[in-house]
Amino acid sequence: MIKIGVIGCGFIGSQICAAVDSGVVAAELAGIFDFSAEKVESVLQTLQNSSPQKTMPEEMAKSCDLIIECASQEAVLKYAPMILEHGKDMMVLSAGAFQNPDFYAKIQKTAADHNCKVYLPSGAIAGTDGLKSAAIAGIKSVTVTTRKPISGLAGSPYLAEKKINLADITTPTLLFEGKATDAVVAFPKNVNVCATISLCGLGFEKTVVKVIADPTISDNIHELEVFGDFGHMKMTIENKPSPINPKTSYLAALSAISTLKRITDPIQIGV
Ligand SMILES: NC(=O)C1=CN([C@@H]2O[C@H](COP(=O)(O)OP(=O)(O)OC[C@H]3O[C@@H](n4cnc5c(N)ncnc54)[C@H](O)[C@@H]3O)[C@@H](O)[C@H]2O)C=CC1
Ligand SMILES: O=C([O-])CC(=O)C(=O)O
Repeated sequence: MIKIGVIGCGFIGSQICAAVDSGVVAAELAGIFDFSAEKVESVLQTLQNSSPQKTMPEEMAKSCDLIIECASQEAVLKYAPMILEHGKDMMVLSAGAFQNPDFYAKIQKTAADHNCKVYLPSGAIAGTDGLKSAAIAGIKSVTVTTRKPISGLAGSPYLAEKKINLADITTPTLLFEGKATDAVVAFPKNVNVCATISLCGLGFEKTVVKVIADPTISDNIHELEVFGDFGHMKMTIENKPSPINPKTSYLAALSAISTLKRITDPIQIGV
């Protein structure tokens, strides 16, 4: 059984730990870490069958086979190179960290040099399967439109920079339209989906992102539109937000668990 370590004990981390603990995924939960000791304790209290070590990522990189980042883009920048240098596989949820081409190239090289893998779940969006296939023949345009309730956008750096007060927004309002490169910096906890879509398709510089604050909805809605030699793809997903972190959709945690199942299952389905 593979030994997994989890960095980040918030919504996604706690769901992953619960899935491993309950046997949904055939793996051993060997280590957990969060810079909030309280978050670590709250996850530990929910576990019935697992006794992971409370451990720093540097220790996890020695004792675990696969380390899952579900913390923040900063955590990816800080820990991913070190983990891969230990020859250990990683799963990354905060995919926006890869918008820096030098960092992405470094991760690709380190993983290749140490014969290990970096898994990016599809997260809170659907359509990565079709997009990856379409990209083989050539894609002309990719647009991701993210529409979130006001509570899901609070605290984004872009709002402070542009002096936007979310309390003033009473109708659906386009806050941002631009490149994925800039979107993941402006909304680091909201549009990791567009980072994943960029990596599947046209890249960060050519993927267009729109972020809409919508006080009339309660779901996190992502729309993906792709034109290419394959034809035209349009996908809309209406995600239930996590009850403990409204920025994050429930599907994001499920996609991490599903990716873990794919890694551990002998039969592989889908692209
Ligand atoms: N790829 C995708 O489609 C999606 C990605 N995400 C991203 O996944 C990550 C996790 O999401 P949630 O569990 O909802 O977040 P959360 O806010 O509920 O939990 C994150 C946890 O990580 C901890 N943390 C943050 N930075 C850390 C660091 N440098 N070292 C150690 N601990 C750290 C925090 O204390 C917190 O307990 C976030 O970056 C989020 O933006 C979320 C939804 C979709
Ligand atoms: O969970 C979502 O709906 C999307 C999200 O926060 C992200 O991509 O970072």
